[in-house]
Amino acid sequence: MTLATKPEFLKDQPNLRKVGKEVRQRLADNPNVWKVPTDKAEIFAVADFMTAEECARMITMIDEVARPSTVFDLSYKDGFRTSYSGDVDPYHPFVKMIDRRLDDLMGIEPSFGETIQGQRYMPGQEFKPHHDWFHPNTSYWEIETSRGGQRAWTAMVYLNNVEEGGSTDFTDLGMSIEPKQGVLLLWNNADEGGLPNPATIHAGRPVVRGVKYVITKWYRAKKWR
Ligand SMILES: O=C(O)CCC(=O)C(=O)O
Ligand SMILES: [Fe+2]
Repeated sequence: MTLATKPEFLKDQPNLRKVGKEVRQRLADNPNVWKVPTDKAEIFAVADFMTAEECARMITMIDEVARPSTVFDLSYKDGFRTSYSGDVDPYHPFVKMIDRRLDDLMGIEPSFGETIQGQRYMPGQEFKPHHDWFHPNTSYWEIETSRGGQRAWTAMVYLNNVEEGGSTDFTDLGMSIEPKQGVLLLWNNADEGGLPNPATIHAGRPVVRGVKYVITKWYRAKKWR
């Protein structure tokens, strides 16, 4: 049995299929959305999603909340995700504006969206190859899938240009995306049939020179809050 057909994945399959279809149609109608040419995963980009001023403002907010990042099953010292991260205040009017802009572009029910997370990578820091979807038989599976279900879409905005390094690499697809200020990157973590898509495996490569800031918002298969 391949990873993507685990029985635990069947529960959210209809929800993932539905959210996938809704967002796919919404994005197809938007001339500002560019589809990355691959048929193994649904990945999209939008230039100038945030202005330089908005990016700078968000960076300041990230610096205020950033702590060593964790991944659900791992702690910072495992070296899997060595960036610093934190949730920016979801009630701040500026954050709410960006949140709404994302929800509107995606056409997803706002209650499906997690809180926006900010992330900062200093030289040498990285996020090793991973899937954003939840894996069964982990310490977090029960709790996370009982509130909101599986992760459906990922939305990530690059807040600055990085001098060297820090690309987002889709390692199975042989694709490397350089950070560019204001660019929104979106991908469906599931396939069209509603199963987690192994081909979405990706990494935040180590920053070599400069600093890298991003915000990430994950959307679930159903209501998260
Ligand atoms: O920083 C990146 O380029 C990737 C970040 C990422 O994969 C995540 O936050 O889930
Ligand atoms: Fe990720």
